Amino acid sequence: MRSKIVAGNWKMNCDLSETKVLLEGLTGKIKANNQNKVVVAPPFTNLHYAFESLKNTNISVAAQNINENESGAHTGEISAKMLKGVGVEYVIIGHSERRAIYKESDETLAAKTNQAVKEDFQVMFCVGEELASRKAGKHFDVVKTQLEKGLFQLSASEMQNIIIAYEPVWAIGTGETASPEQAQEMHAFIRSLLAEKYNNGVAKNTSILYGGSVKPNNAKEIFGKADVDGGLIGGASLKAEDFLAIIDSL
Ligand SMILES: O=C[C@H](O)COP(=O)(O)O
Repeated sequence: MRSKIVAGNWKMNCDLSETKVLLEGLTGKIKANNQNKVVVAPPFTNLHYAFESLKNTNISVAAQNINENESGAHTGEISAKMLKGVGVEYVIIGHSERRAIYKESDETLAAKTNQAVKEDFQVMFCVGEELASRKAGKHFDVVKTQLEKGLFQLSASEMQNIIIAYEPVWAIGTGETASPEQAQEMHAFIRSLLAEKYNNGVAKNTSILYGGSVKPNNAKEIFGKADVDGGLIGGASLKAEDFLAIIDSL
């Protein structure tokens, strides 16, 4: 079901002691009347701690990655069952850093998505174009291909487990945000693809988040757009005060 969501992707930041401090800064601070979903994605080593310390709060825990296999000889990898066992409900798949630095292909991302959906995680599936593609006017094509190859193998009913995050690569960690209009334009395009591939129900019920240099001073304007259902926040999720201000902007 479409919801308003603010998710914090901590990336490779925060050891256990820093995780404790950051979570203490969030716990009990979200206004009681706030109906939006709040998710944090600490590194793997702190997922269990995060789940235990957030148990009686309205903050859920996400993993930043998942392996597409059930178990076995995959040194250094983490399975769906392991994540389930420590209370993880959400998984980020296809972040541009995984695509670019760790060379995760569309096929791998499709397999990861299938595995995560099979295990009933909520998947935050990331898409987004690089600057060269935006400059060449190819951004819609890039996002369409990413969705077609990594996500659209799912059935309409499986799409209930999917949240899409549009993160233009040129806006990630750069301080340069897509304008609210650019975000809205892409989100509306993604929704039109969902309607075309599936049906209007899927299009209407899928949450689409924006990510890329969202800060307390620009969140409200971006979140104010009709097809923007919240944000996937990197840098600003590492400071409790900033993350809370962004949650309040939704
Ligand atoms: O997953 C989050 C995005 O990569 C955005 O990161 P950022 O807010 O630091 O630009």
